Amino acid sequence: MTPALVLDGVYQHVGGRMALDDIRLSLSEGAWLLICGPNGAGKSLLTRLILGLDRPSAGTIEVLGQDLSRLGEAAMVRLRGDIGAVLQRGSLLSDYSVLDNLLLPLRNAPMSRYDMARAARLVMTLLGLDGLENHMPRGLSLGQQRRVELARALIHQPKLLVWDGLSDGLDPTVARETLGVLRTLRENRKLTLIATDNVPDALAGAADRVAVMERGRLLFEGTPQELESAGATRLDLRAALWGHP
Ligand SMILES: Nc1ncnc2c1ncn2[C@@H]1O[C@H](COP(=O)(O)OP(=O)(O)OP(=O)(O)O)[C@@H](O)[C@H]1O
Repeated sequence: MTPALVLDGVYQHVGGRMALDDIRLSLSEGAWLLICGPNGAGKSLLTRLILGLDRPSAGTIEVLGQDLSRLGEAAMVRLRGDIGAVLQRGSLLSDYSVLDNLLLPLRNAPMSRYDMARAARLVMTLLGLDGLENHMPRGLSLGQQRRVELARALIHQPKLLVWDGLSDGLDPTVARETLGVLRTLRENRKLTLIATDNVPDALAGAADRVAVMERGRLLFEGTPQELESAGATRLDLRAALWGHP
């Protein structure tokens, strides 16, 4: 089976220093990976590389079987059609209604207006957003805005969802419910998920793999159970995740 993600010796220089330092990771198709670590660990930089929004200073990144460094513009656009992205909060266009925000990823899709509206209704129902299509983002709660961002990332039925800032703007109950929704997509469509968060609490039980980063380095990669046992003896992991050994 083709892995959904392979990172091999990935480095990123930012502002004269090494912000990502020799990151190596591999994730199977359909698996869920949680990347966690404190503020400034490099999680967002890494998600931007995985999405092809930035290029690494060195190393190889393969996403859904494609080496990003070898993709031309057209191939990159095709690959993006298989990826949904939720980046850090506040990405909704404030002058667009919820529905128009949701339809953005479909603007060049060969679909009728009827099919687009149907796709929008499906994701709105899935994420508990029914009745909000004509609302403007500023009239929504933070949690609703976050769910619209997630619905927009899912409207084109991606194979891979990259979600930077998992519990950002979602209270723990809504975060759990939302993950429950994603789990059905995982069962039905083999959705691969790469999510980031500061601590592993929200997703650890649902993730197959957990990676812990600190200051651009990968401190740990393994199953949630392995993280739990490693945390018992590794002070560096506990300090990175909870700020104290
Ligand atoms: N455009 C930039 N210019 C300079 N430094 C940057 C830039 N983007 C990120 N950095 C630095 O790179 C490091 C990693 O930042 P990044 O945003 O990836 O961390 P993070 O783990 O996502 O943190 P958070 O949990 O706060 O989102 C930080 O030290 C940050 O200050």
